[in-house]
Amino acid sequence: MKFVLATKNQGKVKEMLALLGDLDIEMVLPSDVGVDLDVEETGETFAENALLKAKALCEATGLTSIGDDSGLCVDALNGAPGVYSARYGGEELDDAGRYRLLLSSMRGQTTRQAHFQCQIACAFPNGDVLTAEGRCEGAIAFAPMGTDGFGYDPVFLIPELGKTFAQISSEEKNKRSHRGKALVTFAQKVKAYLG
Ligand SMILES: O=c1nc[nH]c2c1ncn2[C@H]1C[C@H](O)[C@@H](COP(=O)(O)OP(=O)(O)OP(=O)(O)O)O1
Ligand SMILES: [Mg+2]
Repeated sequence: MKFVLATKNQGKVKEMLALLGDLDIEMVLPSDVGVDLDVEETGETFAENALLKAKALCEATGLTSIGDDSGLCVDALNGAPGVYSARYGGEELDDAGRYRLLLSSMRGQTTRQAHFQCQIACAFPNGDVLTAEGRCEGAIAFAPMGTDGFGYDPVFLIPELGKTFAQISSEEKNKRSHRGKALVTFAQKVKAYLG
């Protein structure tokens, strides 16, 4: 069975391929099937946006589609940037611009607690939907550290390791991360669904 990954984020693609690699499914990208779609993320929750992405790509490709909506929720910022993580600071910022803005908005703040949240939604052409979620606790570093990963990884600290997500291997990140947890649960649901 062929699944399309309903994302334009290459960092997510890499992690999804690694974490779903044991499933007996073929995974392709929208570009592999000649589709280039910008899905408007109009939902107010990760769950709504994950489903919007999965349904849009399912409709456009006719294939079962897996969407991921995720973000970083910072306690001292009342959960921001949350669902707006990719749009934090406006369209013109890149990943580094966004995490630098986050660091400056946390300047002088001693409460550094934060978590990543990931919601997965999978839409089947027959209308069926599978969902899964994952969460990873951590803290906002005082300065960026490391060069691996993507997005906010250089400023997301795992306190017990004393390292950010950008300082650990992708295998280690996948074991601990919000996406890793969500995709492990999701993989079990897909196996059960496909029988
Ligand atoms: O493991 C992660 N490590 C670092 N940063 C992360 C992670 N997971 C999500 N993030 C950040 C990236 C982006 O700023 C936002 C997700 O936004 P989100 O709309 O779900 O993804 P996106 O726009 O990058 O790609 P797409 O919508 O095509 O799947 O949270
Ligand atoms: Mg997005």
